[in-house]
Amino acid sequence: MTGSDPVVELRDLTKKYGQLAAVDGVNLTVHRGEVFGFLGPNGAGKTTTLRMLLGLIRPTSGDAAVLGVRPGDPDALRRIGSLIEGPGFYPYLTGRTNLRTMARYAGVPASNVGPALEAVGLADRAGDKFGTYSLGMKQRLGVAAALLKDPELVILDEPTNGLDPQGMRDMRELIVDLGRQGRTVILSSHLMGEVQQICERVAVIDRGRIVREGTVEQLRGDTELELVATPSDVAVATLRALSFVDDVRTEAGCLLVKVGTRHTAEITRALVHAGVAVTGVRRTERELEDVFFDLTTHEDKELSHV
Ligand SMILES: Nc1ncnc2c1ncn2[C@@H]1O[C@H](COP(=O)(O)OP(=O)(O)OP(=O)(O)O)[C@@H](O)[C@H]1O
Repeated sequence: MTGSDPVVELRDLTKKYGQLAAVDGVNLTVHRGEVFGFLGPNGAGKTTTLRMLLGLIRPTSGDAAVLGVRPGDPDALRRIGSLIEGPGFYPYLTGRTNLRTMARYAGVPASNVGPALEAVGLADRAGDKFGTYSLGMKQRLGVAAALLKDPELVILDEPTNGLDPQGMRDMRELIVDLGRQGRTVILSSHLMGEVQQICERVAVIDRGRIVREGTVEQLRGDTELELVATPSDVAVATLRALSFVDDVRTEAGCLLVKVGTRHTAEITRALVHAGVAVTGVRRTERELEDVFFDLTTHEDKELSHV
């Protein structure tokens, strides 16, 4: 399903609020048919990026193309469904009437309401007042509203926020279904574990910048190598000299090297070449949550991206 047909293309996209670069030179491509995870901690710039995609706010600089045209293009907007700021539903109207009202405003046929309710699993409760819905049901009605236009591209900003585990699970299944239906989905979240279960590819944004992009496997590929090597001082110096080695630590007589798996052979070769005896090599897979944490945790000694 995933092809090279780009649905979203961002080039050096930047949004400044005064001195603060909320989004800072973001380059990103989302392909047709993918369920793409946009990950980042609170305040990282996810919502600002998504709002630019929808033409709700203007970038300070850079380019964005969505469905081949500039954000906010009315023809493209007809093919995009989004849940960004929770839609304003009327508590005293039923789920179905709320959607019918929205459909009328959006110029969408009322016949789209039934399938949207079905898609989110709310058909049975569509006759109940919105005010009586659980938070999970409210969120699902929000997604149903995003589906009213039968969109090619669905943009969901933190759709599981505030949901209990069952609600989160329902939402995850719903998003996977959207992907199966051939829609392109962009899902923003600050929960790595969640995105990892749903998305093929993810980008991690932190302080306005994309700090990592790739498949879940590629991100996981940031493993640690555990080496037993002597003399260890030569080993450490050799490893530190390698451009692709980020970090070398010593723990209980072992050297721990944070590095992409593809470099394992190169590392052992360099060590042997330096006259180091390597008597043990072990790879430790890191939890994706840890990878995310490493990428987005920083001591705030350095100046932020202002
Ligand atoms: N209208 C605005 N005026 C000034 N600053 C803003 C505005 N909108 C966003 N920001 C700032 O830009 C930064 C990025 O915010 P944004 O809402 O895009 O982050 P986010 O990743 O969506 O975070 P969250 O998960 O908390 O929603 C934050 O520092 C925020 O305070």
